[in-house]
Amino acid sequence: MAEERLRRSVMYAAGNNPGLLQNAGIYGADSVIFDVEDSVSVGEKDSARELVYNALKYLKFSCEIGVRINHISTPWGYDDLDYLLPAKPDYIRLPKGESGDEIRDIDKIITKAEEEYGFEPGTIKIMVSIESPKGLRNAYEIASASPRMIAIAIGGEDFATSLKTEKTKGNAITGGRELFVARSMIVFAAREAGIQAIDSVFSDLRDEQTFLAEVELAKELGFDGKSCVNPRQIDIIHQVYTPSEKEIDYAHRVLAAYKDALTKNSGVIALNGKMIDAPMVIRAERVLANARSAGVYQKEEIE
Ligand SMILES: CC(=O)SCCNC(=O)CCNC(=O)[C@H](O)C(C)(C)COP(=O)(O)OP(=O)(O)OC[C@H]1O[C@@H](n2cnc3c(N)ncnc32)[C@H](O)[C@@H]1OP(=O)(O)O
Ligand SMILES: O=C([O-])CC(=O)C(=O)O
Ligand SMILES: [Mg+2]
Repeated sequence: MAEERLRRSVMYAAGNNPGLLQNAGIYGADSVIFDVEDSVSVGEKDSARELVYNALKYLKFSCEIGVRINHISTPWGYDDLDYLLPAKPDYIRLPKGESGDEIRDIDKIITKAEEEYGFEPGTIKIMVSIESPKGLRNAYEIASASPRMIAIAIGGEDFATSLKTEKTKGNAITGGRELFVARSMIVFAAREAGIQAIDSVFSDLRDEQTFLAEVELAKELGFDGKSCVNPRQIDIIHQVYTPSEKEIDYAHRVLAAYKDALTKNSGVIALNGKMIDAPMVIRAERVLANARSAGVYQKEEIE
């Protein structure tokens, strides 16, 4: 099974804070987003853009770095692209995405910039946050609008605001109900388009227990990872998303049992009283592929 690029943790760093930008890569996040949108006040948009440009251009980072621009319908969006694309971010994260046309528009601008600055065509990717009912309605159209699309994410704070409600704390039983449908629909759209799905940030840094429950919920719903705002959140995300030894061992046993069934010309077998057939095999292969990507499992194939 092909290994996907890991995007378990996708951490924002506010673009107006040089300290955050400089250190954002050292905490082990799979992906970092330099933000010039909502964490940057109107009066600081120009200076943040310059800081982010310099960080991208002159600092070395060991992880993927994207840039969250302002939406292209705002006074800053197109200028963000003009100013920041020459510094070659790994991807543009478009917030508040609402249509495929926006993505095609950004794709054209990126294509032109890649030509102009001599970057390899197609290397700058796009990730889009869905933050409104209109964006949700068009989620598949957005997800499939360009070959540059690598993921769609839910921006839960704005989504709850656009619903005229609150973003409640997400625990599988009592919380996060306002986002439940949106979260699932975003995963469906991402899966149909063959790209990744990223869950929203959790803003209460003191409440690690509910944060853990929300990460577990995101994983159960099918998200590939979670946006976050602070280095303290990375370990919890990775703990949930990295296959444990027990999961790896079980996946191994599922594959071995299935291989055994096939030698007996059967497509189904019982493993400790549980039926194993094709979908469980795909899931077991996925566990091993994720474990390999996360560096906790080395073997290529089961013997
Ligand atoms: C709804 C939305 O749009 S969310 C997306 C936009 N929001 C953001 O980008 C916010 C990013 N995060 C932050 O700015 C901060 O983490 C805050 C304001 C939430 C909390 O700040 P603090 O209380 O100072 O965080 P904390 O005390 O945990 O910081 C510990 C260390 O981690 C660093 N740090 C904190 N957050 C980040 C981050 N996101 N990226 C990189 N480094 C960070 C701090 O600089 C500090 O470093 P130091 O020990 O060398 O001084
Ligand atoms: O991407 C995110 O989760 C952060 C965000 O903009 C939101 O929640 O509105
Ligand atoms: Mg938002």
